[in-house]
Formats: sequence, C-alpha cells, structure tokens
Amino acid sequence: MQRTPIIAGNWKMHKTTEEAREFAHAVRSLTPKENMDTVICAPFTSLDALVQELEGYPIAVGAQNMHWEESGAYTGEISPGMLTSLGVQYVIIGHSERREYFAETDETVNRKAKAAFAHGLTPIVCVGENVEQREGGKTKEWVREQVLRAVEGLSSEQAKQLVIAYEPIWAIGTGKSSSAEDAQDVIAFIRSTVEDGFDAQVAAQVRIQYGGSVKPDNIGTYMEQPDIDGALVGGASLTPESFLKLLEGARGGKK
Ligand SMILES: O=C[C@H](O)COP(=O)(O)O
Repeated sequence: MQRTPIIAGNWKMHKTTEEAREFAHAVRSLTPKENMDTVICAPFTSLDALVQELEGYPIAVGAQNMHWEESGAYTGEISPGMLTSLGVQYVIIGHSERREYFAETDETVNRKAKAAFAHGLTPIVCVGENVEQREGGKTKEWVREQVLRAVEGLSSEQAKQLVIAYEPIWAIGTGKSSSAEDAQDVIAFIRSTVEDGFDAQVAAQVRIQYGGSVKPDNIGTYMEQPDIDGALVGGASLTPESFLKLLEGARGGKK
C-alpha cells in the first residue's frame, strides 16, 4: 500500500498575520508538488491570510484546534464550519500541549475528530507518552488507549483518511528526538492498533506521522521507516529556509 507522505508544520503560538504572509511568499513557489502533502497549521488569526496567499500552490492550511459544536455559547472557541468557510483543510486535534494546558481529554479528542470529518476537515490526531510512561515501559499501553478512544465511532471510510501524529512528549521542543527505530516500533504498533479497531485495509491506509524535534537533518531517517508517513514539525517549520529543507529531506527519505 502506497501512502502519500504528509509533512505538516505546526507553528504553535508564533507569527503575526503579516509574518505569516511573508512566510507564504517565501515558500509557495519553491514547494515540491509531487507525491507529498504539505500543510501549515497556523494560529487562527493567520488562517485566512495563508489560505489566500497559498491558493493555487501545493501547501494546504490547517488549524491547531477547534470546538466540536457548530455554534453556541462557547466564548473564545472556533467551530469546524468557521474553519472550512475560510478554506482550511486540516486541523490538529489533541496536541499534548492542548491536553496538558487546556484540559483536552480523549473524549473531547474523539468529539473533535468526528466533527472534523462531518465538516470535511482532515484531523491530525496527536498521541504520545510522557517521560514517566516511557521509562515505566507503558508507552504502548498508553498510546493504544489514546488511539482507540480517538477513533471510537468513526466509520472505516473516515478512519482511512485520518492522520495520526505520534509525538512522545519528552521529545517535543527538547532536541531529544526519538530514534527512527523506536519511532518506527511505536508507529507500527499504532498501525496494528488501528487494525484492531477497524481492519487491515484501514490500517494500511491510515497515515501516521512522527513528531518531536524533527529537523532538516534527521527527517530523512524517519521517512525511511516503512510505517512512518511523515512528520509533524514545530520549531523547524518556523522559517522558510528550514521548512523548505525539511521538505527536501523528507523527499530524500521516501523514494
Ligand atoms: O506539533 C509539533 C510538535 O509538538 C513537535 O514540536 P518540535 O518539532 O518543536 O519538537
């Protein structure tokens, strides 16, 4: 099964709208078109500008969160329909920073994943263990639970289109990336978990990224792994130079 690799930048809480426009100008015509999905997940305030600046170029735009309801008394929240009306195509759901600082739970992740599909958005669902869980040998047990709770109630057709990002929390923003072999091991396990939740066909199609201190000089080693279909990248996605080098490095790893 040939899966299209997907590289997504997650800008987190970085860049004004003007800075986002400048970035888009710098990268749009240089981004490789063939056989790779490229996404920038930006703060809400830059989404509209990015969609406009990147129209006709091979870079899709994603949000970093959303609410699951269509509308209502949820001060400060953004609905799925608000995102699609801008032309946003992806949404990160359940990033560990949202789970840690903003009370995101497996239940809200599941609601958001369903809402994303109901609106034609592709969810990038994040899972991953913390350092205590890793050291206690609990990584697989933990991510299995996160994955199964996230996909509960999705149809097989939806699950096939899902993107899962495996991001060990201890590797995020620390410079301590997981080895490519360790990441492959957990990601193959996540794929078998999807098979348990659905079937082998769904598991063969779901795309699973690695995230956590991915840089231009190590992305190729992840992309060489059979079950790793891309990366969710924070810090190294913030400058046009580094972002373009990531894409180059990713292409080199997936021949
Ligand atoms: O969403 C991205 C991850 O949190 C990874 O961030 P990082 O590449 O800065 O380690």
